[in-house]
Amino acid sequence: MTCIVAIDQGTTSSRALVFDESATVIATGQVEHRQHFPQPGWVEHDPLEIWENVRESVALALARASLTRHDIAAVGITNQRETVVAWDPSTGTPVHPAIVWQDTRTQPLIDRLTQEHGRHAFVQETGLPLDAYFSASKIRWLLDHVDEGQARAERGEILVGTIDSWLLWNLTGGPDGGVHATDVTNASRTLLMDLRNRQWSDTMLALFDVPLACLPDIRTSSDAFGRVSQTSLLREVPITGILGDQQAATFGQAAFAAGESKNTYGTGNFVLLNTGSQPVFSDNGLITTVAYELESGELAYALEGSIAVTGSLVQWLRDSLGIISTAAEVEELASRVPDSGGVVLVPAFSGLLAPHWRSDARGAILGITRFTNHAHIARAALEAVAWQSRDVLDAMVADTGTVLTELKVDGGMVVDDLLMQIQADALGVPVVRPEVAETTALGAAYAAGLAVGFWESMDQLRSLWREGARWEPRVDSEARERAFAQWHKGVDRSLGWAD
Ligand SMILES: Nc1ncnc2c1ncn2[C@@H]1O[C@H](COP(=O)(O)OP(=O)(O)O)[C@@H](O)[C@H]1O
Ligand SMILES: O=P(O)(O)OC[C@H](O)CO
Repeated sequence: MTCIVAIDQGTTSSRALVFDESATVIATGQVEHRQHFPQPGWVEHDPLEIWENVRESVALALARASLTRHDIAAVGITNQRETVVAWDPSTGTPVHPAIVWQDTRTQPLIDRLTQEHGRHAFVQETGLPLDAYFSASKIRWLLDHVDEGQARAERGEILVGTIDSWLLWNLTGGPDGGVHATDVTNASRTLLMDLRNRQWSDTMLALFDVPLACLPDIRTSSDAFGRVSQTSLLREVPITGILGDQQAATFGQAAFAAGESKNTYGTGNFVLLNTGSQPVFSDNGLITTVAYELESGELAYALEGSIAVTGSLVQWLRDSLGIISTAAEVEELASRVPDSGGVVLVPAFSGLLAPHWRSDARGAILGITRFTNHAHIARAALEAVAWQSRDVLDAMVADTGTVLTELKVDGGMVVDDLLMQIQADALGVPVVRPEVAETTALGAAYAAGLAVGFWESMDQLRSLWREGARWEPRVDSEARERAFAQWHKGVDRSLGWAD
Protein backbone atom coordinates (compact mmCIF):
# COMPACT_ATOMS: atom_id res chain seq x y z
CA MET A 1 0.00 0.00 0.00
CA THR A 2 1.30 3.47 -0.82
CA CYS A 3 0.53 6.23 1.66
CA ILE A 4 1.44 9.77 2.70
CA VAL A 5 2.85 10.68 6.11
CA ALA A 6 1.80 14.02 7.61
CA ILE A 7 3.69 15.49 10.54
CA ASP A 8 1.49 17.83 12.60
CA GLN A 9 3.61 19.71 15.10
CA GLY A 10 1.05 21.53 17.30
CA THR A 11 1.24 23.73 20.39
CA THR A 12 0.54 20.88 22.80
CA SER A 13 1.71 17.78 20.94
CA SER A 14 3.39 16.36 17.87
CA ARG A 15 1.48 13.90 15.74
CA ALA A 16 2.27 11.78 12.72
CA LEU A 17 -0.59 10.46 10.62
CA VAL A 18 -0.54 7.98 7.76
CA PHE A 19 -3.20 8.60 5.09
CA ASP A 20 -4.18 6.35 2.21
CA GLU A 21 -5.48 7.47 -1.16
CA SER A 22 -9.07 7.77 0.08
CA ALA A 23 -7.86 10.23 2.79
CA THR A 24 -8.53 7.66 5.49
CA VAL A 25 -6.28 7.71 8.57
CA ILE A 26 -4.43 4.37 8.63
CA ALA A 27 -2.45 5.01 11.82
CA THR A 28 -1.30 7.80 14.11
CA GLY A 29 1.45 8.46 16.62
CA GLN A 30 1.25 11.31 19.12
CA VAL A 31 3.61 12.63 21.79
CA GLU A 32 2.96 15.64 24.06
CA HIS A 33 5.72 18.08 24.94
CA ARG A 34 6.22 20.27 27.98
CA GLN A 35 5.00 23.85 28.22
CA HIS A 36 7.39 26.22 30.00
CA PHE A 37 6.13 29.45 31.60
CA PRO A 38 9.36 30.99 32.99
CA GLN A 39 7.78 34.41 33.68
CA PRO A 40 4.25 35.85 33.42
CA GLY A 41 3.46 36.25 29.72
CA TRP A 42 6.36 34.02 28.60
CA VAL A 43 5.73 30.67 26.88
CA GLU A 44 8.59 28.46 25.70
CA HIS A 45 9.11 25.02 24.13
CA ASP A 46 12.26 22.92 23.89
CA PRO A 47 13.05 22.56 20.15
CA LEU A 48 15.08 19.38 20.72
CA GLU A 49 12.21 17.79 22.67
CA ILE A 50 9.90 18.66 19.78
CA TRP A 51 12.29 17.21 17.19
CA GLU A 52 12.65 14.02 19.26
CA ASN A 53 8.86 13.76 19.66
CA VAL A 54 8.33 14.16 15.92
CA ARG A 55 10.73 11.28 15.25
CA GLU A 56 8.98 9.18 17.88
CA SER A 57 5.50 9.91 16.56
CA VAL A 58 6.59 8.97 13.01
CA ALA A 59 8.06 5.72 14.33
CA LEU A 60 4.84 4.97 16.26
CA ALA A 61 2.59 5.66 13.28
CA LEU A 62 4.68 3.55 10.87
CA ALA A 63 4.83 0.66 13.34
CA ARG A 64 1.07 0.76 13.96
CA ALA A 65 0.42 0.80 10.21
CA SER A 66 2.99 -1.98 9.66
CA LEU A 67 4.54 0.14 6.93
CA THR A 68 8.12 1.03 6.02
CA ARG A 69 9.59 3.94 4.09
CA HIS A 70 9.05 1.99 0.85
CA ASP A 71 5.29 2.40 1.34
CA ILE A 72 5.45 6.18 1.77
CA ALA A 73 5.18 8.36 -1.35
CA ALA A 74 5.86 11.70 0.36
CA VAL A 75 5.94 13.58 3.65
CA GLY A 76 4.00 16.74 4.48
CA ILE A 77 4.70 19.04 7.44
CA THR A 78 2.25 21.29 9.24
CA ASN A 79 2.99 23.24 12.38
CA GLN A 80 2.04 25.69 15.08
CA ARG A 81 2.74 29.05 13.44
CA GLU A 82 4.70 32.18 14.51
CA THR A 83 6.73 30.22 17.11
CA VAL A 84 10.43 30.95 16.56
CA VAL A 85 13.49 28.69 16.84
CA ALA A 86 17.12 29.85 16.49
CA TRP A 87 19.96 27.35 16.20
CA ASP A 88 23.63 26.91 15.42
CA PRO A 89 23.81 25.13 12.03
CA SER A 90 27.27 23.72 12.72
CA THR A 91 25.94 21.59 15.58
CA GLY A 92 22.16 21.69 15.29
CA THR A 93 21.92 23.01 18.85
CA PRO A 94 19.20 25.58 19.58
CA VAL A 95 20.72 28.78 21.00
CA HIS A 96 17.61 29.48 23.09
CA PRO A 97 14.28 27.78 23.86
CA ALA A 98 11.62 28.34 21.18
CA ILE A 99 9.51 31.45 21.83
CA VAL A 100 5.91 30.32 21.37
CA TRP A 101 3.20 32.26 19.52
CA GLN A 102 1.32 32.93 22.79
CA ASP A 103 4.38 34.63 24.34
CA THR A 104 3.96 38.39 24.92
CA ARG A 105 7.43 39.29 26.22
CA THR A 106 8.03 41.58 23.24
CA GLN A 107 5.08 43.88 24.02
CA PRO A 108 7.43 46.81 24.97
CA LEU A 109 9.09 46.69 21.52
CA ILE A 110 5.69 46.49 19.84
CA ASP A 111 4.44 49.46 21.92
CA ARG A 112 7.45 51.53 20.85
CA LEU A 113 7.03 50.69 17.15
CA THR A 114 3.29 51.31 17.37
CA GLN A 115 3.88 54.75 18.88
CA GLU A 116 6.36 55.59 16.13
CA HIS A 117 4.49 54.22 13.11
CA GLY A 118 0.91 53.39 14.11
CA ARG A 119 -0.48 49.90 14.67
CA HIS A 120 -1.69 49.45 11.10
CA ALA A 121 1.27 51.06 9.29
CA PHE A 122 2.37 47.83 7.59
CA VAL A 123 -0.96 46.11 6.96
CA GLN A 124 -0.86 46.73 3.20
CA GLU A 125 2.68 45.32 3.06
CA THR A 126 2.25 42.29 5.34
CA GLY A 127 -1.49 41.84 6.00
CA LEU A 128 -0.78 42.08 9.73
CA PRO A 129 -0.91 44.74 12.46
CA LEU A 130 2.13 45.35 14.68
CA ASP A 131 1.58 42.73 17.39
CA ALA A 132 3.68 40.54 19.68
CA TYR A 133 1.81 37.46 18.34
CA PHE A 134 3.76 37.42 15.08
CA SER A 135 7.36 36.18 14.73
CA ALA A 136 9.28 39.38 13.93
CA SER A 137 9.53 40.84 17.44
CA LYS A 138 10.33 37.39 18.84
CA ILE A 139 13.24 37.05 16.38
CA ARG A 140 14.44 40.52 17.39
CA TRP A 141 14.30 39.53 21.07
CA LEU A 142 16.27 36.34 20.43
CA LEU A 143 19.02 38.06 18.49
CA ASP A 144 19.28 40.66 21.27
CA HIS A 145 19.47 38.12 24.09
CA VAL A 146 21.73 35.45 22.63
CA ASP A 147 25.47 35.98 22.89
CA GLU A 148 26.55 37.98 19.80
CA GLY A 149 23.19 37.05 18.29
CA GLN A 150 22.98 39.76 15.67
CA ALA A 151 26.56 39.39 14.41
CA ARG A 152 26.32 35.60 14.23
CA ALA A 153 22.97 35.78 12.42
CA GLU A 154 24.49 38.20 9.89
CA ARG A 155 27.25 35.66 9.21
CA GLY A 156 24.74 32.79 8.92
CA GLU A 157 26.18 31.24 12.10
CA ILE A 158 22.72 31.30 13.64
CA LEU A 159 19.72 30.17 11.59
CA VAL A 160 16.25 31.35 12.51
CA GLY A 161 12.91 29.93 11.46
CA THR A 162 9.43 28.85 12.39
CA ILE A 163 8.86 25.24 13.53
CA ASP A 164 8.43 23.96 9.96
CA SER A 165 11.93 25.20 9.09
CA TRP A 166 13.41 23.66 12.22
CA LEU A 167 11.86 20.28 11.36
CA LEU A 168 12.70 20.48 7.65
CA TRP A 169 16.35 21.32 8.40
CA ASN A 170 16.61 18.39 10.81
CA LEU A 171 14.73 15.94 8.59
CA THR A 172 16.96 16.74 5.62
CA GLY A 173 20.21 16.10 7.47
CA GLY A 174 20.75 18.92 9.98
CA PRO A 175 24.45 19.91 10.07
CA ASP A 176 25.04 17.56 7.09
CA GLY A 177 23.34 19.59 4.39
CA GLY A 178 19.99 20.36 6.05
CA VAL A 179 17.70 22.49 3.85
CA HIS A 180 16.77 25.89 5.32
CA ALA A 181 13.40 26.73 3.78
CA THR A 182 9.87 27.58 4.76
CA ASP A 183 6.59 27.88 2.90
CA VAL A 184 4.66 30.97 2.00
CA THR A 185 1.90 30.40 4.59
CA ASN A 186 4.33 30.19 7.49
CA ALA A 187 6.33 33.15 6.17
CA SER A 188 3.11 35.17 5.97
CA ARG A 189 2.87 34.98 9.80
CA THR A 190 6.26 36.52 10.53
CA LEU A 191 5.45 40.22 9.82
CA LEU A 192 8.53 40.06 7.58
CA MET A 193 6.97 38.87 4.29
CA ASP A 194 5.64 41.03 1.50
CA LEU A 195 2.11 39.74 1.01
CA ARG A 196 2.03 40.42 -2.72
CA ASN A 197 5.37 39.15 -4.00
CA ARG A 198 5.59 36.58 -1.18
CA GLN A 199 9.28 37.19 -0.50
CA TRP A 200 11.03 38.73 2.51
CA SER A 201 10.25 42.43 2.63
CA ASP A 202 13.24 44.82 2.73
CA THR A 203 11.09 47.33 4.63
CA MET A 204 10.17 44.87 7.35
CA LEU A 205 13.65 43.34 7.62
CA ALA A 206 14.98 46.88 8.14
CA LEU A 207 12.27 47.76 10.67
CA PHE A 208 13.14 44.75 12.87
CA ASP A 209 16.81 44.72 11.84
CA VAL A 210 16.63 41.01 10.95
CA PRO A 211 19.50 39.81 8.69
CA LEU A 212 18.43 38.00 5.54
CA ALA A 213 21.34 35.55 6.00
CA CYS A 214 19.67 33.78 8.94
CA LEU A 215 16.24 33.37 7.34
CA PRO A 216 14.92 30.41 5.30
CA ASP A 217 14.06 30.53 1.59
CA ILE A 218 10.37 31.03 0.97
CA ARG A 219 8.85 28.31 -1.26
CA THR A 220 5.33 27.39 -2.28
CA SER A 221 3.32 25.06 -0.01
CA SER A 222 3.50 22.10 -2.41
CA ASP A 223 7.13 22.00 -3.50
CA ALA A 224 10.20 19.75 -3.63
CA PHE A 225 11.67 20.79 -0.26
CA GLY A 226 14.22 17.96 -0.07
CA ARG A 227 14.53 14.28 0.86
CA VAL A 228 14.60 12.81 4.33
CA SER A 229 18.17 12.07 5.42
CA GLN A 230 19.86 8.67 5.68
CA THR A 231 19.61 8.58 9.47
CA SER A 232 15.83 8.56 9.50
CA LEU A 233 13.21 5.82 9.26
CA LEU A 234 11.82 7.68 6.25
CA ARG A 235 15.17 8.04 4.48
CA GLU A 236 15.01 9.19 0.85
CA VAL A 237 11.27 9.95 1.03
CA PRO A 238 10.61 13.37 -0.52
CA ILE A 239 9.21 16.19 1.65
CA THR A 240 6.79 17.94 -0.68
CA GLY A 241 4.26 19.79 1.45
CA ILE A 242 4.53 22.47 4.14
CA LEU A 243 1.67 24.62 5.46
CA GLY A 244 1.06 26.46 8.73
CA ASP A 245 -1.48 24.45 10.71
CA GLN A 246 -4.47 26.74 10.23
CA GLN A 247 -3.88 27.05 6.51
CA ALA A 248 -3.41 23.27 6.38
CA ALA A 249 -6.79 22.77 8.07
CA THR A 250 -8.37 25.10 5.50
CA PHE A 251 -6.78 23.01 2.73
CA GLY A 252 -7.80 19.76 4.43
CA GLN A 253 -11.41 21.01 4.60
CA ALA A 254 -11.17 21.55 0.81
CA ALA A 255 -12.09 25.24 1.27
CA PHE A 256 -10.63 26.01 -2.15
CA ALA A 257 -13.18 28.54 -3.39
CA ALA A 258 -13.55 32.17 -2.34
CA GLY A 259 -16.23 32.38 0.36
CA GLU A 260 -15.45 28.96 1.90
CA SER A 261 -14.30 28.90 5.53
CA LYS A 262 -13.48 26.70 8.53
CA ASN A 263 -13.06 27.02 12.30
CA THR A 264 -10.36 24.94 14.02
CA TYR A 265 -10.66 24.29 17.78
CA GLY A 266 -7.21 23.52 19.24
CA THR A 267 -5.17 25.34 21.90
CA GLY A 268 -6.69 28.44 20.35
CA ASN A 269 -9.37 28.85 17.68
CA PHE A 270 -8.62 30.02 14.18
CA VAL A 271 -11.28 30.91 11.63
CA LEU A 272 -10.09 31.28 8.02
CA LEU A 273 -12.16 32.50 5.08
CA ASN A 274 -10.78 31.92 1.58
CA THR A 275 -10.92 35.27 -0.25
CA GLY A 276 -9.53 34.13 -3.62
CA SER A 277 -6.39 35.12 -5.49
CA GLN A 278 -6.21 38.70 -4.20
CA PRO A 279 -5.68 39.80 -0.59
CA VAL A 280 -8.70 41.38 1.11
CA PHE A 281 -8.14 43.75 4.04
CA SER A 282 -10.34 43.99 7.10
CA ASP A 283 -12.01 46.97 8.76
CA ASN A 284 -13.08 44.73 11.64
CA GLY A 285 -9.96 43.35 13.28
CA LEU A 286 -9.16 40.38 11.02
CA ILE A 287 -5.78 39.74 9.49
CA THR A 288 -4.84 38.94 5.91
CA THR A 289 -2.78 35.87 5.26
CA VAL A 290 -1.81 33.45 2.48
CA ALA A 291 -4.11 30.40 2.48
CA TYR A 292 -1.88 28.41 0.12
CA GLU A 293 0.24 28.65 -3.00
CA LEU A 294 0.94 25.55 -5.04
CA GLU A 295 3.81 24.83 -7.40
CA SER A 296 1.22 24.72 -10.18
CA GLY A 297 0.52 28.42 -9.58
CA GLU A 298 -2.77 28.15 -7.66
CA LEU A 299 -2.78 30.94 -5.07
CA ALA A 300 -5.35 31.87 -2.44
CA TYR A 301 -5.40 34.46 0.31
CA ALA A 302 -7.55 34.33 3.44
CA LEU A 303 -8.98 36.55 6.12
CA GLU A 304 -8.25 35.10 9.53
CA GLY A 305 -9.66 35.59 13.00
CA SER A 306 -7.18 34.25 15.56
CA ILE A 307 -8.48 33.52 19.07
CA ALA A 308 -5.75 32.81 21.62
CA VAL A 309 -7.56 30.90 24.37
CA THR A 310 -10.09 28.12 23.72
CA GLY A 311 -8.70 24.58 24.24
CA SER A 312 -6.17 26.11 26.63
CA LEU A 313 -9.13 27.37 28.68
CA VAL A 314 -10.17 23.73 29.17
CA GLN A 315 -6.55 22.96 30.14
CA TRP A 316 -6.75 25.79 32.68
CA LEU A 317 -9.95 24.33 34.19
CA ARG A 318 -8.07 21.04 34.47
CA ASP A 319 -4.57 22.13 35.53
CA SER A 320 -5.12 25.37 37.46
CA LEU A 321 -8.66 25.21 38.85
CA GLY A 322 -8.68 21.42 39.10
CA ILE A 323 -12.45 21.20 38.52
CA ILE A 324 -11.95 18.46 35.90
CA SER A 325 -9.22 15.84 35.67
CA THR A 326 -9.22 15.32 31.89
CA ALA A 327 -10.13 17.72 29.08
CA ALA A 328 -12.96 15.41 27.99
CA GLU A 329 -14.64 15.77 31.41
CA VAL A 330 -15.57 19.36 30.68
CA GLU A 331 -18.48 18.14 28.55
CA GLU A 332 -19.98 15.98 31.30
CA LEU A 333 -19.51 18.71 33.94
CA ALA A 334 -21.02 21.44 31.74
CA SER A 335 -23.98 19.25 30.79
CA ARG A 336 -25.07 18.98 34.45
CA VAL A 337 -26.64 22.44 34.11
CA PRO A 338 -28.95 23.74 31.35
CA ASP A 339 -27.07 27.06 31.10
CA SER A 340 -24.28 29.02 32.79
CA GLY A 341 -26.68 30.53 35.35
CA GLY A 342 -25.76 34.05 34.22
CA VAL A 343 -21.99 33.51 34.47
CA VAL A 344 -19.81 34.99 31.71
CA LEU A 345 -16.17 33.89 31.49
CA VAL A 346 -13.83 36.02 29.35
CA PRO A 347 -10.55 34.10 28.90
CA ALA A 348 -8.35 37.14 28.13
CA PHE A 349 -5.36 35.52 29.84
CA SER A 350 -2.81 37.59 27.94
CA GLY A 351 -5.13 40.08 26.27
CA LEU A 352 -7.56 39.43 23.45
CA LEU A 353 -6.63 38.77 19.82
CA ALA A 354 -9.22 39.00 17.00
CA PRO A 355 -11.34 40.96 16.58
CA HIS A 356 -10.49 43.12 19.62
CA TRP A 357 -6.64 43.11 19.65
CA ARG A 358 -6.45 44.44 23.21
CA SER A 359 -3.23 43.52 25.01
CA ASP A 360 -4.58 45.34 28.11
CA ALA A 361 -7.54 42.94 28.58
CA ARG A 362 -7.34 40.29 31.30
CA GLY A 363 -9.47 37.29 32.19
CA ALA A 364 -12.73 37.80 34.05
CA ILE A 365 -15.50 35.64 35.50
CA LEU A 366 -18.61 37.77 35.96
CA GLY A 367 -22.13 37.22 37.21
CA ILE A 368 -21.20 34.84 40.04
CA THR A 369 -23.90 34.37 42.71
CA ARG A 370 -24.27 32.02 45.70
CA PHE A 371 -26.06 29.71 43.22
CA THR A 372 -22.95 29.33 40.96
CA ASN A 373 -21.09 26.02 40.99
CA HIS A 374 -18.33 24.26 39.01
CA ALA A 375 -20.75 23.16 36.31
CA HIS A 376 -21.75 26.78 35.57
CA ILE A 377 -18.08 27.76 35.24
CA ALA A 378 -17.44 24.82 32.87
CA ARG A 379 -20.49 25.75 30.81
CA ALA A 380 -19.44 29.41 30.70
CA ALA A 381 -16.02 28.25 29.46
CA LEU A 382 -17.59 26.34 26.52
CA GLU A 383 -19.84 29.32 25.80
CA ALA A 384 -16.76 31.58 25.75
CA VAL A 385 -15.28 29.41 22.99
CA ALA A 386 -18.50 29.72 20.99
CA TRP A 387 -18.98 33.48 21.52
CA GLN A 388 -15.39 34.27 20.62
CA SER A 389 -15.91 32.36 17.36
CA ARG A 390 -19.16 34.25 16.74
CA ASP A 391 -17.34 37.59 17.21
CA VAL A 392 -14.83 36.63 14.54
CA LEU A 393 -17.43 35.26 12.12
CA ASP A 394 -19.52 38.43 12.50
CA ALA A 395 -16.41 40.44 11.59
CA MET A 396 -15.96 38.30 8.46
CA VAL A 397 -19.53 38.87 7.39
CA ALA A 398 -19.11 42.62 7.96
CA ASP A 399 -15.87 42.71 5.93
CA THR A 400 -16.90 40.61 2.95
CA GLY A 401 -20.69 40.36 2.93
CA THR A 402 -20.26 36.56 2.79
CA VAL A 403 -23.37 34.98 4.28
CA LEU A 404 -22.58 32.13 6.63
CA THR A 405 -24.93 29.22 5.91
CA GLU A 406 -23.06 26.59 7.94
CA LEU A 407 -19.75 26.31 9.79
CA LYS A 408 -17.18 23.61 8.98
CA VAL A 409 -15.26 22.66 12.10
CA ASP A 410 -12.22 20.57 13.04
CA GLY A 411 -9.48 20.25 15.70
CA GLY A 412 -9.04 18.55 19.06
CA MET A 413 -12.09 20.11 20.76
CA VAL A 414 -14.70 19.14 18.18
CA VAL A 415 -15.16 15.72 19.78
CA ASP A 416 -17.10 17.71 22.41
CA ASP A 417 -20.70 17.35 21.20
CA LEU A 418 -22.04 19.82 23.77
CA LEU A 419 -19.60 22.48 22.59
CA MET A 420 -20.70 21.88 19.00
CA GLN A 421 -24.37 22.32 20.01
CA ILE A 422 -23.53 25.50 21.93
CA GLN A 423 -21.69 26.75 18.84
CA ALA A 424 -24.66 26.11 16.55
CA ASP A 425 -26.91 27.88 19.06
CA ALA A 426 -24.54 30.86 19.28
CA LEU A 427 -24.40 31.25 15.49
CA GLY A 428 -27.92 30.32 14.44
CA VAL A 429 -26.53 28.16 11.60
CA PRO A 430 -25.63 24.45 11.50
CA VAL A 431 -22.16 23.27 12.55
CA VAL A 432 -20.70 20.51 10.37
CA ARG A 433 -17.85 18.17 11.30
CA PRO A 434 -16.16 16.15 8.55
CA GLU A 435 -15.61 12.42 8.92
CA VAL A 436 -11.87 13.04 9.14
CA ALA A 437 -11.62 15.73 11.84
CA GLU A 438 -7.79 15.62 11.55
CA THR A 439 -7.99 18.12 8.72
CA THR A 440 -4.77 19.89 9.72
CA ALA A 441 -2.70 16.80 9.04
CA LEU A 442 -4.85 15.97 6.03
CA GLY A 443 -4.13 19.40 4.49
CA ALA A 444 -0.38 18.82 4.77
CA ALA A 445 -0.83 15.34 3.29
CA TYR A 446 -2.85 16.80 0.40
CA ALA A 447 -0.15 19.40 -0.37
CA ALA A 448 2.56 16.73 -0.29
CA GLY A 449 0.48 14.23 -2.28
CA LEU A 450 -0.41 16.71 -5.03
CA ALA A 451 3.29 17.44 -5.63
CA VAL A 452 4.14 13.78 -6.30
CA GLY A 453 0.98 12.88 -8.22
CA PHE A 454 -0.43 10.74 -5.37
CA TRP A 455 -3.59 12.84 -5.80
CA GLU A 456 -4.17 14.35 -9.20
CA SER A 457 -6.20 17.49 -8.70
CA MET A 458 -7.94 19.75 -6.24
CA ASP A 459 -11.26 18.51 -7.65
CA GLN A 460 -10.29 15.02 -6.58
CA LEU A 461 -9.45 16.32 -3.09
CA ARG A 462 -12.80 18.08 -2.89
CA SER A 463 -14.56 14.83 -3.72
CA LEU A 464 -12.88 13.18 -0.71
CA TRP A 465 -14.57 15.52 1.81
CA ARG A 466 -17.27 13.58 3.70
CA GLU A 467 -19.69 14.91 6.31
CA GLY A 468 -19.37 13.14 9.67
CA ALA A 469 -21.84 14.94 11.97
CA ARG A 470 -24.10 18.01 12.01
CA TRP A 471 -25.65 20.14 14.77
CA GLU A 472 -28.70 22.34 14.08
CA PRO A 473 -29.35 25.47 16.17
CA ARG A 474 -31.94 24.92 18.89
CA VAL A 475 -32.44 28.31 20.55
CA ASP A 476 -34.59 31.11 19.14
CA SER A 477 -32.92 34.25 17.90
CA GLU A 478 -34.17 36.45 20.74
CA ALA A 479 -32.58 34.25 23.41
CA ARG A 480 -29.43 33.99 21.31
CA GLU A 481 -28.99 37.73 20.92
CA ARG A 482 -29.75 38.37 24.62
CA ALA A 483 -26.98 35.96 25.63
CA PHE A 484 -24.63 37.46 23.04
CA ALA A 485 -25.20 40.96 24.45
CA GLN A 486 -24.38 39.59 27.92
CA TRP A 487 -21.12 38.17 26.56
CA HIS A 488 -20.19 41.59 25.15
CA LYS A 489 -20.88 43.19 28.51
CA GLY A 490 -18.34 40.76 29.95
CA VAL A 491 -15.78 41.55 27.21
CA ASP A 492 -16.17 45.28 27.91
CA ARG A 493 -15.46 44.70 31.61
CA SER A 494 -12.24 42.77 30.81
CA LEU A 495 -10.71 45.59 28.71
CA GLY A 496 -8.13 47.97 30.16
CA TRP A 497 -7.46 45.81 33.22
CA ALA A 498 -3.68 45.49 32.68
CA ASP A 499 -1.60 48.68 32.70
N1 LIG B 1 -13.33 16.44 24.86
C1 LIG B 1 -12.85 17.68 24.88
N2 LIG B 1 -13.63 18.75 25.18
C2 LIG B 1 -13.13 20.00 25.18
N3 LIG B 1 -11.85 20.30 24.88
C3 LIG B 1 -11.02 19.29 24.57
C4 LIG B 1 -11.47 17.94 24.56
N4 LIG B 1 -10.42 17.16 24.20
C5 LIG B 1 -9.37 18.00 24.00
N5 LIG B 1 -9.72 19.28 24.24
C6 LIG B 1 -8.86 20.47 24.11
O1 LIG B 1 -8.37 20.48 22.78
C7 LIG B 1 -7.02 20.97 22.76
C8 LIG B 1 -6.16 20.06 21.92
O2 LIG B 1 -6.55 20.16 20.58
P1 LIG B 1 -5.45 19.98 19.45
O3 LIG B 1 -6.16 20.21 18.16
O4 LIG B 1 -4.75 18.71 19.67
O5 LIG B 1 -4.49 21.19 19.83
P2 LIG B 1 -3.11 21.75 19.23
O6 LIG B 1 -3.12 21.46 17.75
O7 LIG B 1 -3.20 23.20 19.55
O8 LIG B 1 -1.98 21.09 19.94
C9 LIG B 1 -6.52 21.03 24.18
O9 LIG B 1 -6.33 22.38 24.53
C10 LIG B 1 -7.63 20.41 25.01
O10 LIG B 1 -7.86 21.14 26.20
O1 LIG C 1 -0.96 24.40 17.36
P1 LIG C 1 -2.34 24.99 17.31
O2 LIG C 1 -3.35 24.12 16.67
O3 LIG C 1 -2.73 25.52 18.66
O4 LIG C 1 -2.26 26.29 16.36
C1 LIG C 1 -1.48 27.37 16.73
C2 LIG C 1 -1.55 28.46 15.66
O5 LIG C 1 -0.91 28.07 14.49
C3 LIG C 1 -0.97 29.74 16.19
O6 LIG C 1 -1.14 30.77 15.25
